[in-house]
Amino acid sequence: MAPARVESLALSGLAAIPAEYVRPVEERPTEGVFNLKGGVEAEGPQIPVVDVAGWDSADEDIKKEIRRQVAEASREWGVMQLLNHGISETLIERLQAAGKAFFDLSVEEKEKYANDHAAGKIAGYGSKLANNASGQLEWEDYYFHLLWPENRRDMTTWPKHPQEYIEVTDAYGREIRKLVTKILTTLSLDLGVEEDRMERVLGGENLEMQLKINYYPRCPQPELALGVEAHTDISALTFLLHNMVPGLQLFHDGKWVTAKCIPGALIVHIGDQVEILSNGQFKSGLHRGLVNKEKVRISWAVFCDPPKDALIGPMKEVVDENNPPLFPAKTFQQHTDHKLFKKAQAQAEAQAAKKLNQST
Ligand SMILES: Oc1cc(O)c2c(c1)O[C@H](c1ccc(O)c(O)c1)[C@@H](O)[C@H]2O
Ligand SMILES: O=C(O)CCC(=O)C(=O)O
Ligand SMILES: [Fe+2]
Repeated sequence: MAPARVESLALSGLAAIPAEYVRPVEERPTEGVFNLKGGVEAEGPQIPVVDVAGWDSADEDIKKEIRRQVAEASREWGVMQLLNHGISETLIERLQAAGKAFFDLSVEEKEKYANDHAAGKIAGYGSKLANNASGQLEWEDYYFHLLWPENRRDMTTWPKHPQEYIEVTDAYGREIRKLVTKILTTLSLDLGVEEDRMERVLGGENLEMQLKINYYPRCPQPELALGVEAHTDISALTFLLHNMVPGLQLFHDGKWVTAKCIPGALIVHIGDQVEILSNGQFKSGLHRGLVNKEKVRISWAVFCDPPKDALIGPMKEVVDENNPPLFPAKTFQQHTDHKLFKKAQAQAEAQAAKKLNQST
């Protein structure tokens, strides 16, 4: 059975959200939060902002300082906001207009692109399935498709409307692919390994990129729901844009910190694969997405992944007798399966505990 679309629920005008969307008290977005509104004037810690305008500077000191800042953010937060990353404002505006135009279609039109997650076909228009014992759902619909490498794309899974979608999304993907090399080079140099070391392990030309457009409809009870529940990304790196509606939160020093909305910034997450390669020196940050009563939130996540059969473990150069490997080597497929399995298990256990509490 096709899952309910969150957009249809939101448009039905209900005052209270269905029980499957109500989070347990400890997960609710008002608990332990800094800067709930994501305002620029907010006090408290902020996700690091790194200006990379001088990335290709002839001045070695400028390059070293950028490297230091990117590495520090990756070690301490696992996320950063990049300024002057080189992707033009016009391209970003066109990408966002195309994604929005797709989601502006009626749910009925979008259903023509419905994915079939249960059958393993994740590409297309989707919403989370209640595939675990607790039946817990997220307040979002999404569109997901492979963006890179070019020769593995299945264009039948890309939106045909608006007409511009394919051209601008392709152009954005090419720009992101260049930034993947820049970040992986920077991080490799910081670890003292060959500059192309991480990119090679992550598949080089076969490194994959998946695009997920997250669409978070207005929510009548945003204090009870989550758009995306707390997780770390299974990717190596994730690049994120949004429509300037706050909602992304990072878990740092025991509190949730809301990302500031900075015009033109590109958010970069360190994912699990870079954490593993660096033997835990770089952190895959725990994050989640909140929803909003007044505004629809949209974000564009590009997940940069190794091929499914790539074996990823701590690089030999970062391991010695004082720094034993913290992670077993696994193929990317094994990592994904293991994480999904662990999550389902934890949710089943939580549900069993809840039932026990209710019956005693
Ligand atoms: O290839 C990837 C890498 C990732 O890091 C992620 C991904 C795919 O998809 C996740 C996802 C997609 C669709 C859903 O319905 C989800 O609940 C999760 C994403 O969260 C991310 O970790
Ligand atoms: O919408 C956001 O800001 C976060 C989305 C996210 O974490 C994801 O898609 O993995
Ligand atoms: Fe994420």
